Amino acid sequence: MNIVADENMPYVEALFGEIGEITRVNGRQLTPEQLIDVDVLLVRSVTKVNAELLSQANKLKFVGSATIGTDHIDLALLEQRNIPFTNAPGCNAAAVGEFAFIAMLELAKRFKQPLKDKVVGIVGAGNTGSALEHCLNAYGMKVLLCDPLLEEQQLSNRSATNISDKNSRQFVSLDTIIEQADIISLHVPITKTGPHKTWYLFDEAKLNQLKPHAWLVNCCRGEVIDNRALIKVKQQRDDLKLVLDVWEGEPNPMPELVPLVEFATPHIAGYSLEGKARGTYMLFEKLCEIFGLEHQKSLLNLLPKFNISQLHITDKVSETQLLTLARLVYNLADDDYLFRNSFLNNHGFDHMRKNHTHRREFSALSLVNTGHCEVDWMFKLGFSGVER
Ligand SMILES: NC(=O)C1=CN([C@@H]2O[C@H](COP(=O)(O)OP(=O)(O)OC[C@H]3O[C@@H](n4cnc5c(N)ncnc54)[C@H](O)[C@@H]3O)[C@@H](O)[C@H]2O)C=CC1
Ligand SMILES: O=C(O)C(=O)[C@H](O)COP(=O)(O)O
Repeated sequence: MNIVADENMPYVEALFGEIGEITRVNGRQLTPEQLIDVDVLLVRSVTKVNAELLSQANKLKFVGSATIGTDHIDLALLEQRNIPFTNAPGCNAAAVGEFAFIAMLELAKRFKQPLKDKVVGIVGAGNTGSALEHCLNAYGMKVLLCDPLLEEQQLSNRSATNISDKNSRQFVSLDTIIEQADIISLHVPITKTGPHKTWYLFDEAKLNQLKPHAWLVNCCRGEVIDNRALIKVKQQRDDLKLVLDVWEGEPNPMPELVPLVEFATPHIAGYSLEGKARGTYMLFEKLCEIFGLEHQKSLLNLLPKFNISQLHITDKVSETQLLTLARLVYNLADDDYLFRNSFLNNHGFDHMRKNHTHRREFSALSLVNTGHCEVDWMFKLGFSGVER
């Protein structure tokens, strides 16, 4: 079997090595000719899987994308050509949730304002939005959720069963989020049509309505915010603080926007080692299922141990100390620094993504509670740990 895989997908050899011959490719530069006689195509978000790319794919039996988003895939075309497809929903949700949470801790430190007192509005309450909600709830913060699609689904489930579910979630409108949230974090897919389309969801008017001193975090897709309007609004409103991981026109963000942003990164919010490994593993499992292949491989065996084995907590952990712990797992400022200094270079955006030293998730760091203090919230946040 011939397998073509994006060069930025870890663990392909470890997982797919016994199934077929693997060729690694630059996902952004993949050509139709490279898919002649190829059985399996494994991509990431930078490969547009469309009629042109598949025009010479004479043997293709499976396409997998190790991503949450599917906006780069022509799903109708694959269905029409009977080519099974899977993406990896939720694979990097914890990575994105922790990224947004860490970014908020960093902003709180920079502007000397306690994070805990702030109200956070999450737009899009699916996998990544919920992962962030989980962190914020663990930390004891007030969270508002806006997700009209999930809200409609919940309402129709309720009216179909006539039972009110005690686990049902409380949703608010986007206007309420804009009116009440001190921090807004975006977690929607990019959609161009329909009543809840997200393309330019935050246009100039919405950006102007943000509360004074609001923080806006985007780690879903760049085009959810009109970036040109953002430049205009930000130039007039220094009170707004921005964290952008995703950009309109990637891999070429608007150069004027970057200096206006507090923390700027090249679409790597989901780049934890755990998240990437999960993504590849989910494709592997799906391929095995479709082709009827048995396997004994486990995700846990793929991941190396974290280089800090245990930390002893002897007393109450402050917000500053929490940030210090979070920085052991992921130092956002390092990526921000690298990005600012490289995004204008030739292929700087992609180069940084390709060479990203994958960070770990909170779960990689093990805490030992030797002080018999209240640390349950830290375990809820995602850190591993033991009471002693
Ligand atoms: N920066 C990065 O590295 C990453 C970015 N992403 C992006 O984040 C997006 C979201 O990921 P997940 O949370 O895993 O997807 P998901 O599909 O689990 O959740 C998305 C949620 O957004 C909701 N939604 C759709 N339109 C909306 C609207 N107009 N207003 C409010 N809510 C709306 C949906 O109902 C759904 O619940 C992905 O589609 C992908 O584009 C995902 C992973 C990594
Ligand atoms: O999962 C998604 O959706 C993402 O945005 C990815 O994490 C982006 O990573 P690449 O697929 O572009 O490496």
